[in-house]
Amino acid sequence: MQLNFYKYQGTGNDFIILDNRTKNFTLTTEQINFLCNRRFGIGADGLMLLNQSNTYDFEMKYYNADGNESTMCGNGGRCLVKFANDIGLKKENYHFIAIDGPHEAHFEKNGWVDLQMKNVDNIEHYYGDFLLNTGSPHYVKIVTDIDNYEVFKEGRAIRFSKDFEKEGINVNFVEMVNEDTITVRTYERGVENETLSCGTGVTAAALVFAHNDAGFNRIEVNTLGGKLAVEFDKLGENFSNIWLCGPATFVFKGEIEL
Ligand SMILES: N[C@@H](CCC[C@H](N)C(=O)O)C(=O)O
Repeated sequence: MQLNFYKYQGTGNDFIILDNRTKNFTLTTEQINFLCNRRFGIGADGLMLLNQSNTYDFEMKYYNADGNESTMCGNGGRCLVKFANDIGLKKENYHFIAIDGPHEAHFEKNGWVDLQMKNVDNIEHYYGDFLLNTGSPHYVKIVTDIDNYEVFKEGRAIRFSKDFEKEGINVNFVEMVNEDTITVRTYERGVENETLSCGTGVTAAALVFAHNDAGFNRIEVNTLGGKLAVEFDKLGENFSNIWLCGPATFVFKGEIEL
């Protein structure tokens, strides 16, 4: 079977996208894992289907590079909005449905895609670190000298530790640059490696670094793949109106034999 695909990236978090509005792709775990393989396939951190929806502009279905369907992907959602726009689905405000519920998105004047993330009402404290769900489950650990931090080794140890081994977790290491800026590096579940950026992870880290007890926050975030920003309102432990903002870029398209 010949498969037409598109490749997009958001701050270096890269994705294969398939336009599934008229077709009905039923790819196996092995096929998705092959497509995402950087040596034998196309290469990507994940694969997304843009599906038809009767009630939303489209439906987002997300698979990790290991071939398994997973929970929400923030950078993926932003790339899928850019893809929808590129294939002619033009909207001022996009509304799409994903595994964690409905999402809104729009383009900024500079081309950045801003994606609304689900509300968060609980940050759990875990042996001095933090656990929260921003559409996907995240572990946040504050570190120093992040450039030299052993993200793969330490992230993998936490991800496969007793409490998280079964469901898996994404592990984010965060260093504060100043009151409004943090640097984040993430070990991603399902890729089982450090990626250049993780949108739901960056969002989780920004919420942990909120600096107002009540009110609007904007946190700038450095990742290995570029800059993102997270905006949100905080009221006690409740975070709402959360927006993940950043670039989303078409890389190439092609066809591959399956
Ligand atoms: N890269 C993502 C997160 C993708 C899902 C994650 N690997 C998981 O399984 O939880 C993002 O940008 O949010």
